[in-house]
Amino acid sequence: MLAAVQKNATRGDPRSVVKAIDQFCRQKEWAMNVGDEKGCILDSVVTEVNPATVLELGTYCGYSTVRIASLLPSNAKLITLEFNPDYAAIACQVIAWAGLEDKVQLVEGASGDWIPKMKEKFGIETFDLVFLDHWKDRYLPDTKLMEECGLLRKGSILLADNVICPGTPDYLEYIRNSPRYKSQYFKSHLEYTKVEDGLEKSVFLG
Ligand SMILES: Cn1ncc2cc([C@H](O)c3cccc(CNC(=O)c4cc(-c5ccc(F)cc5)cc(O)c4O)c3)ccc21
Ligand SMILES: [Mg+2]
Repeated sequence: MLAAVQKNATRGDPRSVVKAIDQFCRQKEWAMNVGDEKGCILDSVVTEVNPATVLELGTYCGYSTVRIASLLPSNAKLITLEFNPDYAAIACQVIAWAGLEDKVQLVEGASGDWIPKMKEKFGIETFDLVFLDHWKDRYLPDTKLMEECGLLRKGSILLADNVICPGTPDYLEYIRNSPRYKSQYFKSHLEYTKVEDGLEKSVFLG
């Protein structure tokens, strides 16, 4: 995938990096990027929220990191957590090829360890937008952890990938029934396939 980016994408052009990855995943080898269809929904949410602070849980190869960072205002900050060093190494190069390293802080480590340190380590008060795309059984515990650490404010947006496939049943049940969130489901398809999947957008009500 990285070779395809370096071969087919233009340095400093995030859209060409996204296109190169999508082409590679359609033509050569499927990979678990959010993909072009759900990616358009992600883009519209990022544009609507226009966040100053973003947390991404699960960098993988940096595809969604590039999509989000390319839409951020100049002073905005995106922190993305990746616990797998091999994925982190690839993502770092993909983000650099897109020319977005100044907007992105790629942190190697597990969400459960780093969420409690966000304020002290990165001077973050609260996140305007959180994109959840890591282990599906971590969505719920990490959301509760972000609440406990005071990282969400009235109006913070959570956007969760894969709420249908592979699925995040405990997270969906919690977020859709909690009086502290207003949720909306965006029906789509699993990246590069015709299988149903979707994104759940939730507003924290405080
Ligand atoms: C704790 N912590 N903190 C940071 C952090 C970062 C990671 C890694 O980035 C990582 C590694 C492996 C798996 C994931 C989750 N993603 C998925 O499992 C997924 C699956 C599919 C799918 C769907 C259908 C299939 F048939 C097969 C795979 C489609 C998708 O879009 C996915 O996101 C994330 C992990 C834990 C982490
Ligand atoms: Mg995903």
